[in-house]
Amino acid sequence: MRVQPVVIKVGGSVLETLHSSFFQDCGHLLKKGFHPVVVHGGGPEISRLQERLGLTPQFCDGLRVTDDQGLKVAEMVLAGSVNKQLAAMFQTAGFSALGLSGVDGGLLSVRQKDPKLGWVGEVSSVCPAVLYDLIDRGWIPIVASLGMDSWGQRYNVNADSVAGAIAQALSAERLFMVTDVPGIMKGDRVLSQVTPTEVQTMIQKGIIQGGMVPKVKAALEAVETAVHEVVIVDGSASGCLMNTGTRIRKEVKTHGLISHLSAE
Ligand SMILES: Nc1ncnc2c1ncn2[C@@H]1O[C@H](COP(=O)(O)OP(=O)(O)O)[C@@H](O)[C@H]1O
Ligand SMILES: CC(=O)N[C@@H](CCC(=O)OP(=O)(O)O)C(=O)O
Repeated sequence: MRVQPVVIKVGGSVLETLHSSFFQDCGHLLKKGFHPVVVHGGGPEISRLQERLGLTPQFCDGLRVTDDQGLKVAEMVLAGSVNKQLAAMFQTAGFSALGLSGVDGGLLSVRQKDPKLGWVGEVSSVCPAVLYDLIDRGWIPIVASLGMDSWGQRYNVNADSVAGAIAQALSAERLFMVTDVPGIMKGDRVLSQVTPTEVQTMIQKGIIQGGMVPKVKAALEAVETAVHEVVIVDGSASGCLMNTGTRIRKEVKTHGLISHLSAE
């Protein structure tokens, strides 16, 4: 029987402070029959390199406006330094990890999201066979959030949306969003569980903003399909893949009442 894929998105915000227990947690998941597929970002590092090169990072609705030079920098950071850093960390922790980007093997087919954003893509389809081939051979795929259209143009893609699309394509049991906060915060309180309706309200009220918006939007899309739950966790905390953070699950309506789908 094939193992169950679990998608783990590692945000650029937490790369430098990732807790060493993160890798033990990945080991526990593997032992339980859940195979990690890692997707990573690297937003802060792209901005740092742009600034060192005299370029000014520019965002529109949380997405980086990406011209020719911006795309080169995004590729250098995402498919280069960050992807290799994470692959090396997994290898050092004793795993067989293989770094690739969404361009490689035709993993991510994308289209231009909006001409005013430049080379920013949105995922139109995922080729899961690339990931299944790696999983079946025991590799942990480490995926950089880049993609390509049918004419061979490469694009910079938001890593949260890539993680959501891959989790959907693999019908992953769970999608972890590993970031630099303990979950969705309301004031100084961490919400342990939220419904898609509550998430929409919090976006409208501005309680959820900035980098948390693409995360929850990707989460909502994922739980609407085959993904059982999305969990937002703090990667700098011990045991982050074990029972902490904010869970987002699909809600079901029963006689006018909304309750969480629970498969546990
Ligand atoms: N309600 C909220 N709860 C938690 N974090 C929030 C909320 N609203 C906005 N944020 C911001 O979202 C950030 C995480 O998104 P981002 O910086 O893009 O991280 P990553 O690089 O991990 O994708 C947090 O550091 C926080 O500043
Ligand atoms: C189009 C777009 O905005 N792409 C992102 C890709 C990296 C990313 O998503 O990194 P985080 O997960 O650290 O936010 C960017 O250029 O920052």
